[in-house]
Amino acid sequence: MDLLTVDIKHAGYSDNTEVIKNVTLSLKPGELVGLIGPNGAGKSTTIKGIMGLLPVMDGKVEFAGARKNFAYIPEQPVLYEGLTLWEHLELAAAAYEIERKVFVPKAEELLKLFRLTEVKHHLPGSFSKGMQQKVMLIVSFLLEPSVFVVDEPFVGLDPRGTKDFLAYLNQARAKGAGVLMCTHILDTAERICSSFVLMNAGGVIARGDLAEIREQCQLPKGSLLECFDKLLENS
Ligand SMILES: Nc1ncnc2c1ncn2[C@@H]1O[C@H](COP(=O)(O)OP(=O)(O)OP(=O)(O)O)[C@@H](O)[C@H]1O
Repeated sequence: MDLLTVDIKHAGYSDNTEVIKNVTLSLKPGELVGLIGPNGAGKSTTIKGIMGLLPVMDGKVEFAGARKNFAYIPEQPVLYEGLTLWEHLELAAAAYEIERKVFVPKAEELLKLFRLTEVKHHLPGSFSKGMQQKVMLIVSFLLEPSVFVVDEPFVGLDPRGTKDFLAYLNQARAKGAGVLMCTHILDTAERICSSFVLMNAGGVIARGDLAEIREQCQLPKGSLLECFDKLLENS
């Protein structure tokens, strides 16, 4: 069973410009699919299409189960100015009807994991970018979605934050969640993703696990970066 199936025929921001075309992908429980490609390839546009945020969209996006089973973690944190970190978590719990006796211990555990317990009553507006990103991660983990859509998580996080984030994400995958992740950090992507969708100029130019990608570009021992370079040269 697929948690998410995407079949975008074409989509964009206005009627006369087509930004992405023929983008298909699917996500199964436990999978971590890396959406990769150079600047301007159409990765964020694809993510916006999946979330129903594009003005022009011809295609289909299907989530298994309820809509609330899906968490989007944007690259730029989106926070409410007047709310403390703890109030952000309370708001998420209320919006998603998480019982208090489930919410409180889970929120405390996540704050501890991401080392934000001491600042839980502070306003996230005063936090560093990485700390703000951690607030977004905590909110999404709190919701226990079956699909995570994550946009470039590695740029703001410090190495320990990255490690903790990936460990927690793997726990969620072990419980059956699927992850679609957009990133430019290809050595990390190579290590953690179960498969890849490589985009260029608005379309998909290669897909599969590393072995399949290597076969497609005929670099049997190539790194993801080397394969990516060769596929881009030939596309
Ligand atoms: N809001 C917008 N309105 C019009 N065109 C846009 C908008 N956002 C992006 N585009 C265009 O869509 C194309 C794809 O951009 P997109 O942001 O999807 O690329 P990306 O692969 O996510 O790139 P990056 O790695 O730089 O984030 C680009 O040509 C860009 O100029």
